[in-house]
Amino acid sequence: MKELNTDVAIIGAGSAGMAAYRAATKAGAKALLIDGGALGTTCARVGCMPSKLLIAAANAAHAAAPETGRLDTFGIRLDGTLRIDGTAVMDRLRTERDRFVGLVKKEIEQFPADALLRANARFLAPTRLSAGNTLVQARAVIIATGATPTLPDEFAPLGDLVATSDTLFEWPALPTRIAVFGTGLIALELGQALSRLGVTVRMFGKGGSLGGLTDPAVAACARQTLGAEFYLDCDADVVSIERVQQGDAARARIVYRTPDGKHRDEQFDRVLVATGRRPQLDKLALDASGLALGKHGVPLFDETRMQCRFGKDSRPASDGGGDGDPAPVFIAGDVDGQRPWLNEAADEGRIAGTNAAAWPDTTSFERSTPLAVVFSDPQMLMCGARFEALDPDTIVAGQSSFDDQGRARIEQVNRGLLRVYADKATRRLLGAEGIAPHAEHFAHLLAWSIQRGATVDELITMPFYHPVFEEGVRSALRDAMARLVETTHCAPPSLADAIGG
Ligand SMILES: Cc1cc2nc3c(=O)[nH]c(=O)nc-3n(C[C@H](O)[C@H](O)[C@H](O)COP(=O)(O)OP(=O)(O)OC[C@H]3O[C@@H](n4cnc5c(N)ncnc54)[C@H](O)[C@@H]3O)c2cc1C
Ligand SMILES: NC(=O)c1ccc[n+]([C@@H]2O[C@H](COP(=O)([O-])OP(=O)(O)OC[C@H]3O[C@@H](n4cnc5c(N)ncnc54)[C@H](O)[C@@H]3O)[C@@H](O)[C@H]2O)c1
Repeated sequence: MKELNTDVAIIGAGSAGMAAYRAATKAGAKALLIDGGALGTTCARVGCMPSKLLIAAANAAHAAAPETGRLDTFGIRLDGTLRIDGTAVMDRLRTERDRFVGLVKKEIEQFPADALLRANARFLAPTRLSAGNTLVQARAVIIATGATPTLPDEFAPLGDLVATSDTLFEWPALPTRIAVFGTGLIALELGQALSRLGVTVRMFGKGGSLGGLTDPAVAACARQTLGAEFYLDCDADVVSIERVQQGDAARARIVYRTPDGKHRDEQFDRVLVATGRRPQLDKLALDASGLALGKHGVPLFDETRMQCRFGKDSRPASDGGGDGDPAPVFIAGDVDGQRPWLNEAADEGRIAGTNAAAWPDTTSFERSTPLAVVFSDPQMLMCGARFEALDPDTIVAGQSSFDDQGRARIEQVNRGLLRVYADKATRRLLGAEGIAPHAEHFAHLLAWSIQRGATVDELITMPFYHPVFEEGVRSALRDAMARLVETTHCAPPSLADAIGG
């Protein structure tokens, strides 16, 4: 066995691990990245980038498709037929995806040769790891092993008909009919894109949720808007799932009942399972780390330091354990199960890397306002506090519909609903949820405003150009202001009052 000594050992060379490496070395520490899987990050290989490439192709097809009537509306006639070449779509996706992956790999290649160990790591002790034929002794360890798609047992009989986001982007061409399980971010983004690329899509959810939205009014609008485009049942009654053979071809046979009680028996050439992602902890032998573990075996940690702690004793946290001293072990990215977005993986990596290098003198960092965008069309946004986490008695919800919003109507994308939540006592904006055209842009304005602690009165006096989608934000703020006046009997400052009225 080879033996290596380092200041900071980072398990996982994904977006979080690489950010941790940069932060630790910047702070003067010697750092070692350990990764036994494919390099290039989930984001570039099988996540953010290939999914957005598929969506870009889908939206191009949707804009031109005769059945949507979009071009016709503008008086533009497309003579002849529109043909989607699925092989070309997937080839272009992979070419661009490989370019992004190549850029990440190039960055890793620029790290010193001895900075990367290609093996899976497991704990022997809190700061002692086994990785292939190497023993690694570190002053501090960072867990950055990401998450992996869940594959519930009910799909096992389908064998190779099943795809997850880890395998879909390798398809040589597009399927004809697909059943999508899940109504979360991945299902919605990929399912809608496939539908727009001419694939017949049936989407089956469980429990009624949609895209992570927690505001019932926004979720209802999203269900209606997306459900007009493809079959969408957020709480599906699936009777059976089986693999059947038709000549040379295997198919997935799915029997289900529609919300209005109709019995359907259909066959599909592919099934996409997008039923969630779970932290990758199984190969880590966490028992040997002595860390306090919480839900699903994820180490308990302090969100502002990304630092784990030792278990007080061997009992699980739910049983009174897990209250021990801070450990020289840090965690970052999807593996912690908290904020599964790329920007957060990078932020958490930076915090973990900085603190691991400085251990035991760790610093508490302020976290940014949560911000999530679903790249459906219309896009969905969730900023700051989720509606479900707010006390309805202490907030007002201002809303604006995009069904008749000026710019949205000009562009013929006038669908959606935005709801903003303001605190009655402080008049501060606390959160927002919505489904609206180009929401990715004003999602940022809203998240930045929440992070700055802005009040509704301050925001409404900000400049809003005309005609822009952001005017929909002003309408929601105006509505919130009117509700604040109504419920608190407290008039806003004069300029805000004039605009709000
Ligand atoms: C389809 C899809 C679309 C997405 N779209 C978006 C989006 O549009 N916007 C957005 O913000 N986020 C998006 N995300 C989420 C985003 O991709 C993740 O939040 C981010 O990639 C997480 O980075 P990470 O470093 O935690 O994990 P990863 O990049 O997965 O890195 C983990 C690394 O750990 C390694 N590893 C695992 N176990 C071990 C072990 N025992 N020893 C050594 N190495 C190990 C793995 O090989 C891997 O390289 C998407 C995700 C998916 C799946
Ligand atoms: N735009 C983005 O930022 C983006 C895009 C894609 C993915 N991601 C990240 O990846 C993470 C994982 O995405 P995801 O969509 O896999 O998970 P998710 O947790 O968002 O959604 C999973 C969905 O599957 C449903 N479900 C569970 N079991 C089921 C079953 N047996 N049958 C049918 N439905 C079932 C759940 O009710 C839920 O709606 C997200 O949390 C997200 O942060 C981000």
